Amino acid sequence: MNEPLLRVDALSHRFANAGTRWAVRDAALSLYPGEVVAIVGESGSGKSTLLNCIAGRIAPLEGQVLYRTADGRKVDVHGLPERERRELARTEWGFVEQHAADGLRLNVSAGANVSERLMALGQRHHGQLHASACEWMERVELDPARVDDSPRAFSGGMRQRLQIARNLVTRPRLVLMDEPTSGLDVSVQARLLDLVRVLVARMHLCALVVTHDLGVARLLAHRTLVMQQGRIVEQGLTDRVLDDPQHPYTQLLVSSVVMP
Ligand SMILES: Nc1ncnc2c1ncn2[C@@H]1O[C@H](COP(=O)(O)OP(=O)(O)OP(=O)(O)O)[C@@H](O)[C@H]1O
Repeated sequence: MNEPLLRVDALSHRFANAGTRWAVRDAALSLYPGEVVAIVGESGSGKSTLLNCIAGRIAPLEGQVLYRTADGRKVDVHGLPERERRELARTEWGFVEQHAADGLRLNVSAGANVSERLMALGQRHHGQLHASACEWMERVELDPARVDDSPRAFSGGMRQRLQIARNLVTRPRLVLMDEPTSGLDVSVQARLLDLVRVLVARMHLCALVVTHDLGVARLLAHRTLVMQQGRIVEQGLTDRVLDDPQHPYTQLLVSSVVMP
Protein backbone atom coordinates (compact mmCIF):
# COMPACT_ATOMS: atom_id res chain seq x y z
CA MET A 1 0.00 0.00 0.00
CA ASN A 2 1.17 3.58 -0.62
CA GLU A 3 2.30 5.76 2.25
CA PRO A 4 -0.24 7.67 4.33
CA LEU A 5 -0.61 11.40 3.80
CA LEU A 6 -1.36 11.83 7.47
CA ARG A 7 -0.65 9.72 10.50
CA VAL A 8 -1.83 10.31 14.02
CA ASP A 9 -0.05 8.39 16.79
CA ALA A 10 -1.15 7.97 20.41
CA LEU A 11 -2.72 11.42 20.50
CA SER A 12 -4.28 12.56 23.78
CA HIS A 13 -5.61 15.90 24.90
CA ARG A 14 -7.14 17.17 28.11
CA PHE A 15 -8.33 20.75 28.55
CA ALA A 16 -6.78 22.61 31.46
CA ASN A 17 -10.20 23.38 32.96
CA ALA A 18 -11.60 19.85 32.54
CA GLY A 19 -10.05 18.16 35.57
CA THR A 20 -8.92 14.62 34.86
CA ARG A 21 -11.27 14.09 31.90
CA TRP A 22 -9.53 13.43 28.61
CA ALA A 23 -11.22 15.00 25.56
CA VAL A 24 -9.20 12.66 23.29
CA ARG A 25 -7.37 9.60 24.57
CA ASP A 26 -4.77 7.59 22.68
CA ALA A 27 -6.14 8.24 19.18
CA ALA A 28 -4.39 6.62 16.23
CA LEU A 29 -5.34 6.84 12.57
CA SER A 30 -3.91 7.03 9.08
CA LEU A 31 -5.26 8.79 6.02
CA TYR A 32 -4.21 7.70 2.56
CA PRO A 33 -4.23 9.82 -0.62
CA GLY A 34 -7.68 10.02 -2.18
CA GLU A 35 -9.36 8.67 0.91
CA VAL A 36 -12.35 10.20 2.72
CA VAL A 37 -12.63 9.26 6.38
CA ALA A 38 -15.48 10.21 8.71
CA ILE A 39 -15.23 10.64 12.47
CA VAL A 40 -18.60 9.96 14.08
CA GLY A 41 -19.81 9.89 17.66
CA GLU A 42 -22.25 11.65 19.92
CA SER A 43 -21.85 15.22 21.14
CA GLY A 44 -18.84 15.57 23.46
CA SER A 45 -17.12 12.39 22.26
CA GLY A 46 -14.02 14.34 21.21
CA LYS A 47 -14.44 14.60 17.43
CA SER A 48 -13.77 18.34 17.11
CA THR A 49 -10.89 18.25 19.58
CA LEU A 50 -9.22 15.50 17.56
CA LEU A 51 -9.78 17.43 14.30
CA ASN A 52 -8.37 20.62 15.81
CA CYS A 53 -5.32 18.76 17.10
CA ILE A 54 -4.78 17.36 13.60
CA ALA A 55 -5.18 20.83 12.08
CA GLY A 56 -2.51 22.20 14.41
CA ARG A 57 -4.99 24.47 16.17
CA ILE A 58 -4.79 22.69 19.51
CA ALA A 59 -1.45 21.37 20.77
CA PRO A 60 -2.13 17.86 22.13
CA LEU A 61 -0.71 16.94 25.51
CA GLU A 62 0.59 13.65 24.12
CA GLY A 63 1.16 12.05 20.74
CA GLN A 64 2.06 13.16 17.25
CA VAL A 65 0.50 14.28 13.99
CA LEU A 66 2.74 13.41 11.04
CA TYR A 67 2.06 14.83 7.58
CA ARG A 68 3.76 14.07 4.26
CA THR A 69 4.21 17.35 2.38
CA ALA A 70 3.91 17.86 -1.39
CA ASP A 71 7.71 17.91 -1.63
CA GLY A 72 7.92 14.56 0.16
CA ARG A 73 9.02 15.66 3.64
CA LYS A 74 7.49 14.01 6.68
CA VAL A 75 6.76 16.73 9.18
CA ASP A 76 5.59 16.62 12.76
CA VAL A 77 2.78 19.18 12.60
CA HIS A 78 3.19 20.31 16.19
CA GLY A 79 6.97 20.40 15.95
CA LEU A 80 6.86 22.93 13.09
CA PRO A 81 7.49 26.60 13.72
CA GLU A 82 4.18 28.49 13.76
CA ARG A 83 5.01 30.24 10.47
CA GLU A 84 5.48 26.92 8.63
CA ARG A 85 2.33 25.44 10.12
CA ARG A 86 0.34 28.46 8.92
CA GLU A 87 1.92 28.14 5.50
CA LEU A 88 0.82 24.49 5.31
CA ALA A 89 -2.70 25.44 6.38
CA ARG A 90 -2.83 28.10 3.64
CA THR A 91 -1.40 26.00 0.85
CA GLU A 92 -1.74 22.24 1.30
CA TRP A 93 -4.73 22.07 3.64
CA GLY A 94 -8.27 23.31 3.73
CA PHE A 95 -10.51 23.60 6.77
CA VAL A 96 -14.27 23.82 6.31
CA GLU A 97 -15.82 25.21 9.48
CA GLN A 98 -19.23 24.17 10.77
CA HIS A 99 -20.35 27.81 10.70
CA ALA A 100 -19.47 29.35 7.35
CA ALA A 101 -19.11 32.76 8.99
CA ASP A 102 -16.07 31.40 10.89
CA GLY A 103 -14.40 30.35 7.65
CA LEU A 104 -15.24 33.41 5.53
CA ARG A 105 -14.37 37.07 5.66
CA LEU A 106 -17.76 38.72 5.74
CA ASN A 107 -16.43 42.22 5.09
CA VAL A 108 -15.07 41.46 1.63
CA SER A 109 -16.83 40.28 -1.51
CA ALA A 110 -17.60 36.66 -2.36
CA GLY A 111 -14.99 36.82 -5.13
CA ALA A 112 -12.33 38.19 -2.79
CA ASN A 113 -13.06 35.36 -0.36
CA VAL A 114 -12.27 32.84 -3.07
CA SER A 115 -9.25 34.58 -4.58
CA GLU A 116 -7.61 35.45 -1.26
CA ARG A 117 -6.02 32.03 -0.91
CA LEU A 118 -4.70 32.23 -4.47
CA MET A 119 -3.13 35.58 -3.61
CA ALA A 120 -1.51 33.97 -0.61
CA LEU A 121 0.13 31.59 -3.07
CA GLY A 122 1.55 34.54 -5.00
CA GLN A 123 -1.02 35.08 -7.75
CA ARG A 124 -1.39 38.79 -8.44
CA HIS A 125 -3.03 39.14 -11.85
CA HIS A 126 -6.40 40.77 -11.19
CA GLY A 127 -8.11 39.39 -14.31
CA GLN A 128 -7.00 35.84 -13.55
CA LEU A 129 -8.00 36.07 -9.90
CA HIS A 130 -11.44 37.35 -10.93
CA ALA A 131 -11.81 34.58 -13.53
CA SER A 132 -10.80 31.88 -11.01
CA ALA A 133 -13.28 33.24 -8.46
CA CYS A 134 -16.11 33.16 -11.03
CA GLU A 135 -15.13 29.68 -12.21
CA TRP A 136 -15.14 28.38 -8.63
CA MET A 137 -18.45 30.03 -7.85
CA GLU A 138 -19.89 28.14 -10.80
CA ARG A 139 -18.31 24.90 -9.66
CA VAL A 140 -20.07 25.18 -6.30
CA GLU A 141 -23.30 26.17 -8.04
CA LEU A 142 -23.28 29.84 -7.05
CA ASP A 143 -24.22 32.47 -9.60
CA PRO A 144 -20.93 34.12 -10.71
CA ALA A 145 -22.92 37.29 -11.36
CA ARG A 146 -22.84 37.67 -7.56
CA VAL A 147 -19.05 37.68 -7.40
CA ASP A 148 -19.01 41.24 -6.02
CA ASP A 149 -21.75 40.65 -3.45
CA SER A 150 -20.93 40.40 0.23
CA PRO A 151 -21.31 36.91 1.73
CA ARG A 152 -23.60 38.63 4.24
CA ALA A 153 -26.18 38.73 1.43
CA PHE A 154 -25.96 34.94 0.97
CA SER A 155 -28.13 32.26 2.60
CA GLY A 156 -26.59 29.72 5.00
CA GLY A 157 -26.30 27.09 2.27
CA MET A 158 -24.78 29.60 -0.17
CA ARG A 159 -22.23 30.71 2.40
CA GLN A 160 -21.23 27.13 2.99
CA ARG A 161 -20.74 26.66 -0.78
CA LEU A 162 -18.60 29.79 -0.83
CA GLN A 163 -16.53 28.50 2.05
CA ILE A 164 -15.99 25.27 0.14
CA ALA A 165 -14.91 27.20 -2.98
CA ARG A 166 -12.52 29.30 -0.87
CA ASN A 167 -10.95 26.13 0.50
CA LEU A 168 -10.71 24.16 -2.72
CA VAL A 169 -9.54 26.90 -5.10
CA THR A 170 -5.91 26.19 -4.18
CA ARG A 171 -6.39 22.46 -4.72
CA PRO A 172 -5.35 21.43 -1.22
CA ARG A 173 -4.04 17.93 -0.61
CA LEU A 174 -5.96 17.48 2.63
CA VAL A 175 -9.33 18.94 3.61
CA LEU A 176 -10.59 18.86 7.18
CA MET A 177 -14.32 19.44 7.67
CA ASP A 178 -16.13 19.97 10.95
CA GLU A 179 -19.84 19.19 10.59
CA PRO A 180 -19.96 20.84 7.13
CA THR A 181 -23.72 20.44 6.67
CA SER A 182 -25.21 20.67 10.14
CA GLY A 183 -27.49 23.59 10.85
CA LEU A 184 -28.81 23.69 7.29
CA ASP A 185 -32.26 22.65 6.04
CA VAL A 186 -32.48 19.00 5.14
CA SER A 187 -32.92 19.66 1.41
CA VAL A 188 -30.02 22.17 1.42
CA GLN A 189 -27.90 19.61 3.29
CA ALA A 190 -28.60 16.93 0.70
CA ARG A 191 -27.55 19.14 -2.22
CA LEU A 192 -24.46 20.35 -0.44
CA LEU A 193 -23.42 16.84 0.48
CA ASP A 194 -23.82 15.75 -3.09
CA LEU A 195 -21.66 18.65 -4.23
CA VAL A 196 -18.94 17.81 -1.69
CA ARG A 197 -19.04 14.16 -2.72
CA VAL A 198 -18.59 15.01 -6.42
CA LEU A 199 -15.83 17.60 -5.84
CA VAL A 200 -13.87 15.37 -3.48
CA ALA A 201 -14.01 12.46 -5.93
CA ARG A 202 -13.15 14.60 -9.00
CA MET A 203 -10.25 16.31 -7.30
CA HIS A 204 -9.06 13.07 -5.72
CA LEU A 205 -8.93 14.86 -2.38
CA CYS A 206 -8.02 13.36 0.93
CA ALA A 207 -10.62 14.45 3.46
CA LEU A 208 -11.39 13.99 7.14
CA VAL A 209 -14.99 14.80 8.00
CA VAL A 210 -16.34 15.17 11.51
CA THR A 211 -20.07 14.52 11.76
CA HIS A 212 -22.66 13.34 14.23
CA ASP A 213 -24.80 12.32 11.25
CA LEU A 214 -24.25 8.74 10.14
CA GLY A 215 -25.96 9.57 6.83
CA VAL A 216 -23.13 12.00 6.06
CA ALA A 217 -20.55 9.30 6.79
CA ARG A 218 -22.48 6.84 4.63
CA LEU A 219 -22.59 9.22 1.68
CA LEU A 220 -19.09 10.66 1.81
CA ALA A 221 -16.67 8.38 3.57
CA HIS A 222 -14.75 5.32 2.47
CA ARG A 223 -13.84 4.61 6.09
CA THR A 224 -15.45 5.59 9.36
CA LEU A 225 -14.01 5.97 12.86
CA VAL A 226 -16.33 5.88 15.85
CA MET A 227 -15.46 7.91 18.96
CA GLN A 228 -16.83 7.43 22.44
CA GLN A 229 -15.66 9.45 25.44
CA GLY A 230 -12.47 10.51 23.68
CA ARG A 231 -11.46 7.09 22.40
CA ILE A 232 -11.72 5.62 18.90
CA VAL A 233 -13.67 2.47 19.72
CA GLU A 234 -14.17 1.14 16.20
CA GLN A 235 -12.92 1.85 12.69
CA GLY A 236 -13.32 0.22 9.30
CA LEU A 237 -14.93 0.53 5.89
CA THR A 238 -18.03 2.70 6.29
CA ASP A 239 -20.50 0.09 5.03
CA ARG A 240 -19.03 -2.52 7.34
CA VAL A 241 -19.08 -0.22 10.39
CA LEU A 242 -22.65 0.92 9.77
CA ASP A 243 -24.12 -2.38 8.56
CA ASP A 244 -22.24 -4.75 10.83
CA PRO A 245 -21.07 -2.75 13.85
CA GLN A 246 -18.88 -4.72 16.24
CA HIS A 247 -18.55 -2.43 19.24
CA PRO A 248 -21.60 -2.13 21.53
CA TYR A 249 -21.41 1.67 21.35
CA THR A 250 -21.47 1.64 17.53
CA GLN A 251 -24.38 -0.81 17.67
CA LEU A 252 -26.24 1.63 19.90
CA LEU A 253 -25.38 4.58 17.66
CA VAL A 254 -26.55 2.77 14.53
CA SER A 255 -29.72 1.41 16.12
CA SER A 256 -30.71 4.83 17.42
CA VAL A 257 -30.79 6.25 13.89
CA VAL A 258 -33.81 5.64 11.74
CA MET A 259 -32.24 4.73 8.44
CA PRO A 260 -34.07 5.89 5.32
N1 LIG B 1 -12.41 24.65 25.25
C1 LIG B 1 -12.74 23.63 26.04
N2 LIG B 1 -12.53 23.69 27.38
C2 LIG B 1 -12.84 22.64 28.18
N3 LIG B 1 -13.40 21.50 27.75
C3 LIG B 1 -13.63 21.40 26.44
C4 LIG B 1 -13.34 22.45 25.51
N4 LIG B 1 -13.71 22.05 24.27
C5 LIG B 1 -14.20 20.80 24.41
N5 LIG B 1 -14.18 20.42 25.69
C6 LIG B 1 -14.61 19.12 26.24
O1 LIG B 1 -13.92 18.10 25.55
C7 LIG B 1 -14.77 17.00 25.30
C8 LIG B 1 -14.82 16.73 23.79
O2 LIG B 1 -15.46 17.86 23.16
P1 LIG B 1 -15.54 17.98 21.57
O3 LIG B 1 -16.08 19.34 21.27
O4 LIG B 1 -14.24 17.59 20.99
O5 LIG B 1 -16.62 16.86 21.24
P2 LIG B 1 -17.46 16.66 19.90
O6 LIG B 1 -17.59 15.19 19.73
O7 LIG B 1 -16.83 17.43 18.80
O8 LIG B 1 -18.85 17.30 20.30
P3 LIG B 1 -19.88 18.16 19.40
O9 LIG B 1 -20.40 17.21 18.35
O10 LIG B 1 -20.94 18.56 20.38
O11 LIG B 1 -19.10 19.31 18.84
C9 LIG B 1 -16.12 17.36 25.91
O12 LIG B 1 -16.16 16.80 27.20
C10 LIG B 1 -16.08 18.86 26.00
O13 LIG B 1 -16.86 19.32 27.06
